[in-house]
Amino acid sequence: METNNENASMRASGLKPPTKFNYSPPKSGLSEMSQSVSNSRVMPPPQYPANQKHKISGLPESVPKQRKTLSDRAGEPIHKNPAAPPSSQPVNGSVKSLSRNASFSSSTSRVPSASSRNTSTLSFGHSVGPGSKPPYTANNRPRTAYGHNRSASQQSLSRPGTSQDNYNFGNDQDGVGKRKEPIWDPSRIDKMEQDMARFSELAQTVEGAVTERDVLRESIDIYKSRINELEQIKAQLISMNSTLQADLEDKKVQLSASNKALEDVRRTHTFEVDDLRRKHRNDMEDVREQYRREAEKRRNDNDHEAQKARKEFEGEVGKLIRLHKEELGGLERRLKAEVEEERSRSTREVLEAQNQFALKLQNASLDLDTKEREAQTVRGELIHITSELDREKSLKANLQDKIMEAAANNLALETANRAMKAKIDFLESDNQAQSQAFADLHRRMQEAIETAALANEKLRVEETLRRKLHNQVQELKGNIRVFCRVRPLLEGAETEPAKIAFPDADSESKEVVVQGPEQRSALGNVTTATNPFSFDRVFGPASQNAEVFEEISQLVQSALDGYNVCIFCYGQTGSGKTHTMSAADGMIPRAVQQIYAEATRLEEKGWRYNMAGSFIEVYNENLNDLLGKSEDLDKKKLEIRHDTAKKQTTITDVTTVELDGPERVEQMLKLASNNRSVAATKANERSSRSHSVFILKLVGENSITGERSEGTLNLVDLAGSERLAHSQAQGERLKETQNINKSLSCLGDVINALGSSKENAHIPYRNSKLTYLLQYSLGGNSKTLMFVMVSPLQAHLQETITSLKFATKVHNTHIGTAKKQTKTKD
Ligand SMILES: Nc1ncnc2c1ncn2[C@@H]1O[C@H](COP(=O)(O)OP(=O)(O)OP(=O)(O)O)[C@@H](O)[C@H]1O
Repeated sequence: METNNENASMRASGLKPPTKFNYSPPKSGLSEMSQSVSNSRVMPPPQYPANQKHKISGLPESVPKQRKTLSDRAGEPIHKNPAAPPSSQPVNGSVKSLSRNASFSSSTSRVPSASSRNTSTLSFGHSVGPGSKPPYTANNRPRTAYGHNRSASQQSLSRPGTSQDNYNFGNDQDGVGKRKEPIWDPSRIDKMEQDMARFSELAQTVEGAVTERDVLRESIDIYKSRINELEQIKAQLISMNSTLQADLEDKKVQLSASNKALEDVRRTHTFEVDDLRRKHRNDMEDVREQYRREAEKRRNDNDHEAQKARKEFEGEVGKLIRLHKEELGGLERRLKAEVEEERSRSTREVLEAQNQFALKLQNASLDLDTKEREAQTVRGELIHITSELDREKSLKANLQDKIMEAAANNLALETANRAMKAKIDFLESDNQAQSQAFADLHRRMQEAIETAALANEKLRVEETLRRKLHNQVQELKGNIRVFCRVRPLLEGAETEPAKIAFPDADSESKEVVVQGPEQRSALGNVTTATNPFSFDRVFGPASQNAEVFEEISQLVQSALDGYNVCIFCYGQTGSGKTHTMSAADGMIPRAVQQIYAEATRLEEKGWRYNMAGSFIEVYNENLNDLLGKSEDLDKKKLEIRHDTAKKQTTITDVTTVELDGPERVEQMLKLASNNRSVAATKANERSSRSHSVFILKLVGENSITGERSEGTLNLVDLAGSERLAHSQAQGERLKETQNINKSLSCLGDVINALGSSKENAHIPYRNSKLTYLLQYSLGGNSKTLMFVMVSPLQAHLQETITSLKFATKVHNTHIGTAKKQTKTKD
């Protein structure tokens, strides 16, 4: 009600009603209490120390929010006492001064209880601190919560009636300085005393609250220091974390670097291992080959050595035994003679001595008899005779000594004789041991020879088996095979290459893809066709002749085994035919070397080979002997003869060179090249306009098994295959080109006919000199390999595609199984 009145009065004055209690805490005295009071009214935000402006997360909610306000606490005992004013009753900041001066704030009248309103309306003026009073003017002076001015003298509006009105404290009602005497009501005094007691109680509560606030402040300080510590730890942890993060990053970088290095090392290692493996494989093969040769050589050497040693040893031993026997015989004879002589001499001496003694004894006894008879008569002579007897006795003793000596001599001689005999016996027994050792040696040698013979026999069987298996493999591969070889660009001379790809170069090497020429459609679109080709083997520009020969060496072996083999190079001029066939390391020299080495190896298995070579040129449908005289070229007529029964071809008047060593082929190739260069202004010009056929006849005989084989190896370098329209030839050149085209197309026809499934189909061998010459080397009983040579130049693209198409046709041809030309001796 009072508030309503106040509001009404404010409206009447035209001033705004207060929205907030304006409170200035006193500078001394109960400042904390003032704060609590103001807390209870307006709930200001919690006060933090200046250095702690913001709430620190993680700490409990601010104490002021949780705890009860002082006014609440102050109100607690009042609640206990029903007569006490309500707990929410605000207390003016200067309670202590009020208790001294009995001065009560008019604001107490806001307490809604009627009784309290009555008690609180004692107006002793506003007890704000002396320093806190601002210089208010009549108009701007802030109002109290009740909206009236503090100075009653300036108050123009009538104050609402309160209980104060019942007391007269000298209000300006009746003029200044004139105060009526108060009318003392003893019950009111009691009431005041009760209020005073309540106030002192309140002051105690406030003091308790102050103590509690101090405790709380301390705990706040502890919390603050703890927060500071935690902040420091947090800062340390953050810096440690950032260090660890940096370390982690470094480690990651190091780890990725080491991973990369490890990967590089692993890759390098893999490459090295691959290289080493490849090298090792090559080395192993070399070593194996070397070992095989070495072993064979050793075996041969050992056999020779053993035979030689055995003969020498037998001779030596025989000689020694003979000498020894002779020596022994001589020694024995000499010994026997000596012994005999000695024995007869001593016997003679003993007999002589005995005879003498017997004679002398006889004489002496005769003399003794005579003397004894005469003793009686001649005593004088007795002493003489006795002395004579004594002398004879001593002589006898001497003679006996001599006999003893002779006997001892005889004994010594007999001992010597026995020793000699023992020596002879020993020598004779030694001779026996030697004979025994020799017999052992001989037996072991015989065993070794038998083992070697067995091994040789086994080898021969294995060789036969190898031939059989080898040829089975060859037959399985097909009797006409096509290889493709793309030569490299000639450095410095050639610049525009065609687009040729080798998609499976790392695996099977059977594919070659040629990008065709550009073609413009009616709509003007430019396209290029991709031409893929597939053959038995494709050699790229980096391939070497050695690698190419490795692939054909088995065919060359077949020629040694008695097959007819034909290897020919097809391709346009300059595509690399001559380089492949006749270069110093080309197929012809390598084939001859292989055949020679193989023939030598087979010698120990009983094979003897006769190898004869001839070199033919087919030029303008005429045959020329490239090993003959150069002046005979194009003049001397050579004829082809076929022995249909033996299926053999001979050429009349052709030069045949016995190949007694691999170096012979070099001379043959040189001679052929010289003859061609004499016949043409440029050797390669002639070579590109004619076909050349290197024919090697191989006739082998096995003296052990009685086998015989006849094979022929034909290595053909065809003339350039360029088309007539493309070459734009005229005159002599036109004729040459026509002949070349004819023979090449005949070759195609022959292969085609051979591949046709018709039995006994006509094969047009006779249609060209070349096919006629190769009749028995192309077809049923032969093995054929065609090289299609490819130029890498864009300018030759059209010819390249034509050649590859022709080769594809040949590749798709299946020719019947080859037959070995083997005969057995009757
Ligand atoms: N594989 C190769 N590696 C390096 N050079 C090669 C190769 N093949 C061919 N050549 C070179 O290419 C050139 C032409 O080769 P080559 O004379 O063999 O061709 P060709 O087909 O026999 O020609 P022609 O029909 O005129 O006889 C030669 O200089 C030769 O040395």
